[in-house]
Amino acid sequence: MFAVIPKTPLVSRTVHINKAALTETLKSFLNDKTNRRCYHEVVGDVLTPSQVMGIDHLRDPRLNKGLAFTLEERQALGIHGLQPARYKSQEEQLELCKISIENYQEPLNKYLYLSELHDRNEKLFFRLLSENIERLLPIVYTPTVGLACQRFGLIYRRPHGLFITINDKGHVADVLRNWPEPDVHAIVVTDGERILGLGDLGACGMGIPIGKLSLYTALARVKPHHCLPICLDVGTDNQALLEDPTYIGLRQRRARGAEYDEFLDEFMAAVVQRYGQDTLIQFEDFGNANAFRLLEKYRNKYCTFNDDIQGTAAVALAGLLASNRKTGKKLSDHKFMFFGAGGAALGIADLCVKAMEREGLSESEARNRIWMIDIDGLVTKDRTQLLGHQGFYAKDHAPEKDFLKLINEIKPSILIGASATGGAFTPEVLRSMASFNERPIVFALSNPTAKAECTAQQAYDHTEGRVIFCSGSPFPDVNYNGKVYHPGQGNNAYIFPGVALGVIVAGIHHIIEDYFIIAAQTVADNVREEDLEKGSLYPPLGFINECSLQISTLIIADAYKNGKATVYPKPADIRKFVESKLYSHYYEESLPKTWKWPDPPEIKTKSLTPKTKTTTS
Ligand SMILES: O=C([O-])CC(=O)C(=O)O
Ligand SMILES: [Mg+2]
Repeated sequence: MFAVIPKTPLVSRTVHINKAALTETLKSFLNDKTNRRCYHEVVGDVLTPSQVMGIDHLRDPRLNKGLAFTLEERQALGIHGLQPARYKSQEEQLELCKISIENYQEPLNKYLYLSELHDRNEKLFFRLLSENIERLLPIVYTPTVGLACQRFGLIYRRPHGLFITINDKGHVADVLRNWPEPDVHAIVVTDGERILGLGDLGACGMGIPIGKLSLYTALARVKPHHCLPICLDVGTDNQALLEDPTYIGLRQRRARGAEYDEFLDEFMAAVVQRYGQDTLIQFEDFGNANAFRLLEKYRNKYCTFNDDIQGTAAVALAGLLASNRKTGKKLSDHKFMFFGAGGAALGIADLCVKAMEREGLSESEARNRIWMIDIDGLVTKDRTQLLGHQGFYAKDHAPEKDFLKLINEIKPSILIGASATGGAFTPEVLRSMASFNERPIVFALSNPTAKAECTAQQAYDHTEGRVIFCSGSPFPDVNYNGKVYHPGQGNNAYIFPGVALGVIVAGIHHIIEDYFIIAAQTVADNVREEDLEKGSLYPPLGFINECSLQISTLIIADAYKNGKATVYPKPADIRKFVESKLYSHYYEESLPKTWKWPDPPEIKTKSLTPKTKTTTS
């Protein structure tokens, strides 16, 4: 709810304050434990705003409201005079932000403007972001966040998270203790080895956990101080970065093997030691080999998931479920081909298998419907090295590297790109898909935009406009044969904020695959006929907040049903319970509700009666 800001005159009026009495009032208010507790709840914060006085109040992004401090607040907080006289509501400030951001042409400059706003005024930043998701998501997130990571050494300003390096091995817990927030519930961690489709960016990958956690708050209203971005700096194998004077990470090659594993083990244990065993740890943009291994190793021991494997899988499944409404088919009626056989592809394949099993296929029947191609060609049984679950999808087939030939031979109805190879879906590949499918389904999921396997326009152009398409990064509207299409963004941002919210609120210890199916089905259920009509398999980005609430509510209901929730008593109305835990990006009153001006001091007036002169004569 919007906090009611007391109406105060815009022009300052002189208020006489008895400083000693004011301090006394505040002190006695804060000393009263009941008040303190109730005020903590009102603010939903670990800070008590009225304890931070003077310029520090303006310098703290969590407390700063810009010119929205009332005269009373300015006086009482000791910031009167530190700001111009004008009072500006949050709405007026938002308008100004929108004008300011449009003044920048370059997306990276817009990113820097928003990052600076985040540093200065947290509530304004999150309200701006939440209310303008369509416009601003491409700036704080894919694709601009990729550019920000590539330039991270140049644009780094202030701490937004923790860098823990391999040299901290043995005292990771000490480094974790330096994070000022005592109440963290969610961590997004990367080791920077596979940042989007951009490869090894080492410590510059920190932009990703920061961006993902901004979406926890903007898209699922998780409280910002419950979130902690972490970069595990284990070195980089990116030679250009090692030689780049602006690089901000450890200048050494990546630690691997036992040294790496021990470091990761120590990190996981240190998180639990400081923040408890139900702290959610989201793995993001790890290299394929580590991503799978670590997920298997930790998923039943910690509260963790891998967004690139499981989040991406769920969003792709959501798109496929929605596409069934266009084709009239079931998932199990399809033949799938994956271009790319890494984490994202295998995650999607595994989840599709689960979904097909629910439609009645056996596991092996479902797996047989899925073909995979990677840099070495078709994934076949005779390969000596198979990564993660690749073995499930390996086929009895002669080695074959020719993508187009394989398409023509296998004739898939669904083609999914998760290869980080921009342009891999050539006009020939797309034309071929359209030659044996009435409605070819093509997902170009690699990020950022330049890594997408084809553009939205190409997908329509080379399939006579019959394609059912989505991409991981946003594309502009498509114009085909006089009709305008608005293809949707099959990005895990539809999934991970809602899953995280549910897990955090119910205190779930282990994140099971079912939650991702719930999330996928929920997103698909929110796709409206008009979205499908416009060529989108997803609800508008502006609906993600509602999707997140629904996803979290359904996950929590499932967790209570299956004994996985640890927060008791079970709430009567789960959705209301979730809503009661959400962050508010509206300004709150900065003074305690019961605060009132102290009574003016008693002034002993001097007698105006002139003293009678005594004349001595
Ligand atoms: O960040 C995104 O846009 C989606 C994602 O997880 C990735 O591409 O690694
Ligand atoms: Mg990712």
